[in-house]
Formats: sequence, C-alpha cells, structure tokens
Amino acid sequence: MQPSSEANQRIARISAHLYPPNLQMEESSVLRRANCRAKGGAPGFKVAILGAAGGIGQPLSMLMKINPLVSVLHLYDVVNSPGVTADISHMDTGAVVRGFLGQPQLESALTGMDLVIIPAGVPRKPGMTRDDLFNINAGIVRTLCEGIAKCCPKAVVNLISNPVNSTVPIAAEVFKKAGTFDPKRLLGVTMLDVVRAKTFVAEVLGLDPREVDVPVVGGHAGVTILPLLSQVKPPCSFTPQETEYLTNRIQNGGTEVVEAKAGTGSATLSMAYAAVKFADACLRGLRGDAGVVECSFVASEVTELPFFASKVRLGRTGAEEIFQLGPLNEYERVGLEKAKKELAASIAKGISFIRK
Ligand SMILES: NC(=O)c1ccc[n+]([C@@H]2O[C@H](COP(=O)([O-])OP(=O)(O)OC[C@H]3O[C@@H](n4cnc5c(N)ncnc54)[C@H](O)[C@@H]3O)[C@@H](O)[C@H]2O)c1
Ligand SMILES: O=C(O)C[C@H](O)C(=O)O
Repeated sequence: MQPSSEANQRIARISAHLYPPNLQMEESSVLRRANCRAKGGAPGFKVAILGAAGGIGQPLSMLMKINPLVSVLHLYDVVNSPGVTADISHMDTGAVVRGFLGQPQLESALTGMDLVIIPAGVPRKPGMTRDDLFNINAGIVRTLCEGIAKCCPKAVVNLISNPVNSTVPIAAEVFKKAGTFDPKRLLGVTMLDVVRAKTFVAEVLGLDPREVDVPVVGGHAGVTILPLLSQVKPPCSFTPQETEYLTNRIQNGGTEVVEAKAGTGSATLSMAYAAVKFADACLRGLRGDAGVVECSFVASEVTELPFFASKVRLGRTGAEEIFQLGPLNEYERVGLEKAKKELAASIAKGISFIRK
C-alpha cells in the first residue's frame, strides 16, 4: 500500500530531525514549506547574524527570533552554527531560521538580507584594551564586509566587533573599494554604552532606567565614550563627585564585566540585549516609523573627525539625520577633546589597514 501524502509529510517531518541541520535546510519538506512561507512575502525583514554561535551571537539570535519585525533569520558562523540553528528553529515564533557554516556558505547567508548584524570576532581578557583585538578582528571584519559588498550592498550593517572605533572605518573602506559605500547604512553599535548610562544614572537618581535618557557620544572605548550628563532627561543636576563617578563607571563598564568574568570573555548578555534594541530601532526605521532616534558611531560631520557617535534618526535608508551634540558644559568640553584625540588615532589605524 502506498503511504498517503499526509503520512509522507509526517515521515519527512520525523526524518528532518534525523539529519544534520544544514541538510534539513536543503532537503526536508518541512523546511521547503518554511522557505515558501519566507518567500511568499511574510511581512517582515530578512536579517543575518555573522558570529551567531558566539557569546553575543547566541542570545542575540534567540532574541531576534522573537522579534515580530523579522521574517527570515540567517545564522552564520565558522563553528557550531548548525547546532545553534537547530535549537533556535524550534521556537514557535514567526521568523524562518536558516543556518550557514564557514566561508563557503557566507554568500548564501548574505544574499537578499535587509539588515546584517556582526558580533564576529574575539573578545577581551583582563588587562587587554579593545585595541589589542585589532590584529585578529580587523581581518574578520574585512572578509565579512567584502561578502556584504558583493551579496547585499544595500543592507543596513550593525557592527559590534571591537575595536568599533577602528572596525567601522575598516568596513567603510571595504565598501568604498567595492563602490558600494553608503554612509547611512553603516552603523557602529554603541548602544551598550547608552544602556549602561541609563542604568547607572537611574541608580544615582533613584529612578526606573526606562524613564531616563542619556546621550552617549564619541566612540566605544575608554575616554572616547562620552556621556553627556548635562543633557540627561528628566532634567537634573549632579555634584562634581557624581559626575566623576558616573563618567568613569560608564567609560569602564566593559572592563568591569571583563574583570568580573575573569578571563572567560566580555559582556555578552547585556550586549545581546543592547544589540537587539538597536537592531529593532533600525528595523522600525526601515519600516518607515517616524521619530526613531538612537546613538550610533557613524560617518559624521558633527566634529572634524570622519566618524563619531551621536544621536541619529533611523529611517527607510538607515541613519537619515545625524544630530549635533548640543550645548556641553566645561567638563564635557574637556572630555570631548580627549575623546577626539584617541578617536583620531583609532580611525586612522582602521583606514590604513585597508589602504596600506
Ligand atoms: N560593540 C560593543 O558594545 C561590544 C560589546 C561586547 C562585545 N563586543 C565585541 O563583540 C565581539 C564578539 O564577542 P563575543 O563575546 O560574542 O565573542 P565570542 O568569542 O564568544 O564569539 C565570537 C564568535 O565569532 C565567531 N567568528 C570568528 N571568526 C569569524 C568569522 N570569520 N566569521 C564569522 N564568525 C566568526 C566565532 O566562531 C564565535 O562564535 C568581540 O570583538 C567583542 O569585543 C562589542
Ligand atoms: O569591553 C569589552 O571589551 C566589550 C564591550 O566593548 C563592552 O563595552 O562591554
């Protein structure tokens, strides 16, 4: 007796569990249906995460699978992405998940994407600066951005890999070389600095962090992280001691986590939270929502430097408006000069890595 088509489907469904996840992607009828659902115009955006199996990548992938704005989620890594993909694909949320393993699958992972989030690269250990990661992460970011230039040149890119102050200029140079650079679409992720600033300022003020707004400008390393405490909302004032304490804590938040993790890595969970908050803002902008404003490290004319973090308005084409810094007090003006000096060197290092 021939099995009914319903029985065939049941068998296909069971056998899909027996094959490695990347084979499931290619061959099972279950996945073919999911692919059809994705192709059939399910509303939402196509998002790729590069470095999806890492400390940030895994919780970030899980949280993006929950995001209702995502219809297709591509998880790429050089190790372990089949396992992470199989695991996350069982979540009963709308996004269709596909896994990609290793360089030969990079192009498939990137083709057709609207947003690419990059947490690929090595993290710090105690005693290291973010710049100590340059030698390894610069090459990783270059390769991934070459893939983006080739396969999804119109995608918005959220770059997390450190040192952000240099990796964003590296990405810009790769895109310029390929003739695809659109400054609006390249966004360095500094959201964790804002998340920390809101948390620490709210502690001092005795408020819920969700009620607090703190612009953090400059860059993403040490003194280049410049919280503008004079612009905190709701309006408030701080004593010089509070200003010193808050500025230091925000600038050294990453090191606080690196030391607490004692050699096992840097911030991953709070970073995944921050990355999802920022990616969600980018997707709402792409959808055409009005008034989506977040801080990001972007190509900028706000200072004399070619890149700078400040508030940006996210729209259908990326960072459509970059806001000026607004009035700074004396403490912030001194901080800005220090930040610019270090930033200039980090930006130059990134640019010369590609131009040399
Ligand atoms: N921007 C920020 O605020 C911020 C915050 C935290 C961490 N970071 C940075 O994010 C990066 C990742 O941190 P983590 O804790 O997730 O590290 P991790 O080592 O846990 O994970 C990194 C992942 O990247 C993958 N990877 C390495 N080379 C790759 C390549 N060529 N292509 C694709 N994937 C590749 C690894 O296999 C690994 O799964 C680090 O550089 C870290 O400093 C940035
Ligand atoms: O501090 C690090 O090395 C990771 C990250 O940049 C952070 O701010 O937590």
